[in-house]
Amino acid sequence: MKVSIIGATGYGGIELIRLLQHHPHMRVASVHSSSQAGVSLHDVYPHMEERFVLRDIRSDDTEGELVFLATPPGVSSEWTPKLLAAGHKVIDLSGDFRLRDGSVYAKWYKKTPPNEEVLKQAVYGLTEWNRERIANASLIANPGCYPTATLLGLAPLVIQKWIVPHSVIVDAKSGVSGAGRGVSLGVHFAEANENVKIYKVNTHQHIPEIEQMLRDWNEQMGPMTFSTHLIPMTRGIMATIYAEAACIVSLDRIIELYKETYKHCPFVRVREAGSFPCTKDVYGSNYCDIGVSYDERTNRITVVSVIDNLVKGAAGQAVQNANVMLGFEEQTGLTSMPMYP
Ligand SMILES: NC(=O)C1=CN([C@@H]2O[C@H](COP(=O)(O)OP(=O)(O)OC[C@H]3O[C@@H](n4cnc5c(N)ncnc54)[C@H](OP(=O)(O)O)[C@@H]3O)[C@@H](O)[C@H]2O)C=CC1
Ligand SMILES: CC(=O)N[C@@H](CCC(=O)OP(=O)(O)O)C(=O)O
Repeated sequence: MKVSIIGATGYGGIELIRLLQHHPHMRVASVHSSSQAGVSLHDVYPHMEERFVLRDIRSDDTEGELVFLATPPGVSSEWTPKLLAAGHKVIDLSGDFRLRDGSVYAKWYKKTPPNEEVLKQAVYGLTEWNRERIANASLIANPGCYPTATLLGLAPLVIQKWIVPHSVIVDAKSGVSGAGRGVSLGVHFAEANENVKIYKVNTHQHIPEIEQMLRDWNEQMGPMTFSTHLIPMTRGIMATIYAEAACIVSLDRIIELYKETYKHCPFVRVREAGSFPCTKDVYGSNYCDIGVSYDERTNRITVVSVIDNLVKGAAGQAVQNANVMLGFEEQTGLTSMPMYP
């Protein structure tokens, strides 16, 4: 199966190429750029093969039956209708099609929302929770990196109604590749190195995306507090989640619930009591590792969820969704172990 990548010069784009290199059923047939058509990707990234020559973005020149859009917000709302009309399937890595209500998108992304009819076709691609709809979709909205870690960490407790709906606090940290390749003051070496910064306090665009899914699982779920921090590392997200227990629980029961919930999810690994994952445990891989604790003194549950933002948080989950959408084994091309150390 031929696939195309639009936004191939970005971090999400080259991660897709890396992951698809050994995929037995998908081949990258064309790569597209809005600014460097005619240039070899090898000239942009010397570590890449020479065979990838960037083309313009045109719906009639994307060779792949499936097109991945790894572009900034606002771009895929323009291209997706044209690609769908030309008969392509689309997986969008940006936030354009994740929020069902266009006015919510306009508020949090400060951009014009996509066409309503096209938006209705989009299926939210948190693979573990939407396999059936993904299998029948033509347009997948690949989740954001923070929402992937947060939602996989919260799902069992929210669905079972084991936590007080308004008590959720998420404290999340990301490496700088989460901000993409574009240079900006915030990710400048001298600003990010040996520093930890909180950013987008109570205004992060992933807040409505997370709350939308939490309410789908349990309509009583209310707003949550969500804080994001930039950490001086390249890849990785850790979401530390706190919530008040709504019923009498024990740590053993909570871990049993997580293991049971994710027993058919090859990329979600649940730790035993007392063990917590760190970002290096998933580096370069499609895993989401989860550790849980329960504090009887405060009646609070703590969940720690880690992913590689460029893999499970972006390109890896996109390939996982493509596998489900195209009828391949979900793990195909994604089974490599994390890189350690
Ligand atoms: N980085 C991450 O960890 C994650 C990113 N995402 C989302 O995935 C998308 C891609 O992210 P990422 O790869 O990190 O970003 P990058 O900034 O690294 O790359 C984005 C690419 O988009 C292309 N682009 C820029 N403007 C336009 C335009 N107007 N029209 C068409 N293409 C354009 C650029 O390539 P060119 O100039 O060659 O066209 C650029 O290389 C974003 O929406 C991001 O929010 C989602 C989850 C995690
Ligand atoms: C470290 C860092 O800056 N991360 C980015 C993640 C962006 C992202 O994934 O944005 P979309 O919603 O468009 O997908 C952020 O926090 O905004």
